[in-house]
Amino acid sequence: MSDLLVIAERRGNEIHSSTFELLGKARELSIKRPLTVSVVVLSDKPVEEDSANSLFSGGADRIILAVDRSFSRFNFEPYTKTLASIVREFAPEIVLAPATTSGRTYMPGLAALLKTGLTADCTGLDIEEETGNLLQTRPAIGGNIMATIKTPNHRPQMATVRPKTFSALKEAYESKSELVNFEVTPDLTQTEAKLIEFHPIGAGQKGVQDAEVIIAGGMGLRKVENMEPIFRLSKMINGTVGASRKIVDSKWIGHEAQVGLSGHTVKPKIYIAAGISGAVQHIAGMQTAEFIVAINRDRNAAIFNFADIGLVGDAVEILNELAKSLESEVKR
Ligand SMILES: Cc1cc2nc3c(=O)[nH]c(=O)nc-3n(C[C@H](O)[C@H](O)[C@H](O)COP(=O)(O)OP(=O)(O)OC[C@H]3O[C@@H](n4cnc5c(N)ncnc54)[C@H](O)[C@@H]3O)c2cc1C
Repeated sequence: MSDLLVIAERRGNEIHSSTFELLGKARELSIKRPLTVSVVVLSDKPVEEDSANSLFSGGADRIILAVDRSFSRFNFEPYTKTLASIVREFAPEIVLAPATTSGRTYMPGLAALLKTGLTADCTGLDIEEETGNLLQTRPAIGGNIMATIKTPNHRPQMATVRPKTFSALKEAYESKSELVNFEVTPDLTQTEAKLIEFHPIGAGQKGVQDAEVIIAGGMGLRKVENMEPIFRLSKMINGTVGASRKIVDSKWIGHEAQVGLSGHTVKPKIYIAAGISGAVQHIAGMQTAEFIVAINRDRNAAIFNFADIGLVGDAVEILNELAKSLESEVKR
């Protein structure tokens, strides 16, 4: 039986949800074509029993654990060289990683070391039963078409997948629960790169990918000062601030807030889009939200085609009204 390898994303001591989404998809693919699903964990300490159990019940047949102190934080060279060594040893047919900042950084390097192709930022995966070719679907030409890409002549087939694209398994997988320790030799962790500083996302603030409530601003806010009601509202309801690319490009907020094709894909319970037109590239990142509220001055704005509730009017006025009525609710 051939192998599918998922590269786990660690955030501190936690295994990030994107890993479980990939494991869920891997199990789905293995129904069509039998695959042993392995998950690679690079860590500076052994995985705790709870984390290991959650990976097994999340869909992994096997955990390949590589422990070294250089894996305390993401570092390109040790990651890439160790992963290449693991892939050479286990010879999987398929390697999947989340299209997070680190996944998007090490996967091209890994593909180059392994002399194979990489399909980045996939939003769909399927497999051909006969050939084992992975059908890797991703938006192309500015999000206007969906391209399905195959890698028939090289192995492994490698893809990064946007977090929140797939779902984790709902029922626990009955795993063989095999744990393999991979020896990390010093040559694999040598690096010229030094970590100078690490800046976590603002204290208490979740990244847009993990947020349950997102209030996103667009160019309809007109000036950076008008972001204030968005931040105020978001604080009141424990939400996270998101953004269209135009306001990220205008430097009103950092890229970590950008939602869309060249930003993050999000899956919150509520997404409030204030002054956002609804360009295809923005929609690509937020149409997976459970409930969408759109605020726009133009009643024909494309964003309303995707909204569960549409409010026609000035975004700043409506956001301020919303904040005021929430404040008075809280005071009552
Ligand atoms: C390859 C590629 C990748 C891209 N990736 C992304 C991406 O990841 N994310 C992304 O967002 N975009 C992305 N874009 C850009 C995208 O095409 C749009 O340009 C962008 O989403 C528009 O941002 P916006 O809606 O904030 O601004 P605009 O298009 O300028 O729209 C502003 C909206 O605000 C409304 N408005 C104006 N005044 C008010 C007011 N007072 N109150 C309420 N509403 C008002 C207007 O009616 C309008 O609908 C990408 C483009 C390309 C080519």
